Amino acid sequence: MPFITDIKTFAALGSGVIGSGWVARALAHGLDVVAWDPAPGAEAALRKRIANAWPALHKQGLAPGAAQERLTFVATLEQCVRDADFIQESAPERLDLKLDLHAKISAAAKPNAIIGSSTSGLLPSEFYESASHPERCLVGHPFNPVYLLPLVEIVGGNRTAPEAIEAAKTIYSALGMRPLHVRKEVPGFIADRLLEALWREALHLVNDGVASTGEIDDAIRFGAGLRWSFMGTFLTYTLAGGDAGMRHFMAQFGPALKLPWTYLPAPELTDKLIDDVVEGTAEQLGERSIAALERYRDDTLLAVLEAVRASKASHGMAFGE
Ligand SMILES: NC(=O)C1=CN([C@@H]2O[C@H](COP(=O)(O)OP(=O)(O)OC[C@H]3O[C@@H](n4cnc5c(N)ncnc54)[C@H](O)[C@@H]3O)[C@@H](O)[C@H]2O)C=CC1
Ligand SMILES: C[N+](C)(C)CC(=O)CC(=O)[O-]
Repeated sequence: MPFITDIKTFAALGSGVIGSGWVARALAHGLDVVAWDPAPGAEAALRKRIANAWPALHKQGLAPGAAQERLTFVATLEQCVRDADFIQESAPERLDLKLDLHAKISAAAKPNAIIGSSTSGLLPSEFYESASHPERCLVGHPFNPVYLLPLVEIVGGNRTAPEAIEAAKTIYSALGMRPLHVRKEVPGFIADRLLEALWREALHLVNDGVASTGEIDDAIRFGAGLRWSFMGTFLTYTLAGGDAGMRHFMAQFGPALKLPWTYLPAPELTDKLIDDVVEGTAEQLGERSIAALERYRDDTLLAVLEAVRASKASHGMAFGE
């Protein structure tokens, strides 16, 4: 039986930060969405998050028929998945919880519906161990805000069918995303390995009293962060080598890799470090609410995405290149 790739009904399990982002993306693409989350008050919180995201989605362009009213919130996991053409799980990042949850989801779902997990770095071979029809089970790791950022890392486990990876690429692309198949199943996949290295060093800088959280964020957003939106580290450093390119760059800056610039182990999360980070970021937030900052982030992201799209087009490149 072929995997379902023509999606009409999208099931979302877990409707926190990431689950609600998936719901918003699926609704904006004109799908019917069924959601379930066991927390009290989850439905109201989900609808509030979607309403906060909707102006940005509206600016970006809604698919015909897209409407917040096409979300149904149900009372059980089984009701959520039984008629779904595609399922995305975004429950808390705990192996025991995901193992149990995926055994139940896969038993209740159509056997040929692809099941994706939003996990940031757990291994699919482990948390899909008790799943029914594990050949359709995989990771679809998104980035926050899920309704605007295109990247989704697709990771298969040791029993995932190659056809399921292809089906997931089709489904996520139809949702306006840029799938990246992570060919080896490794913890943290590709992007979170990179993000974690940056995050670890940022925490060390705070811990060592080198810089405040705001100063570290400035070091990112006025420098490398701007170029990262359209050019990755490898190509950027090729240009940094001048006309001689990457070989010259490696010769010039390679030795610095051996200097003690960075720490490999993470710092101890002492109460003082946690307080410093929380107080530093509270100062950065100022009087603004999280929802207001999300709308600022969304508008700015839309502007960046549009600028990148237009610039690429003027150089004869597609957005996904
Ligand atoms: N927050 C982030 O930046 C990102 C998180 N992720 C991944 O997404 C997943 C969800 O993370 P968040 O949305 O950040 O967490 P969250 O804490 O915002 O939301 C988790 C939701 O799951 C619900 N939940 C609790 N038990 C459940 C169960 N048994 N079944 C279904 N739902 C249940 C909770 O009530 C809550 O609403 C995790 O696997 C995480 O690693 C992926 C990309 C980015
Ligand atoms: C912090 N995090 C590991 C949950 C981050 C992600 O998984 C991706 C993101 O959105 O930065």
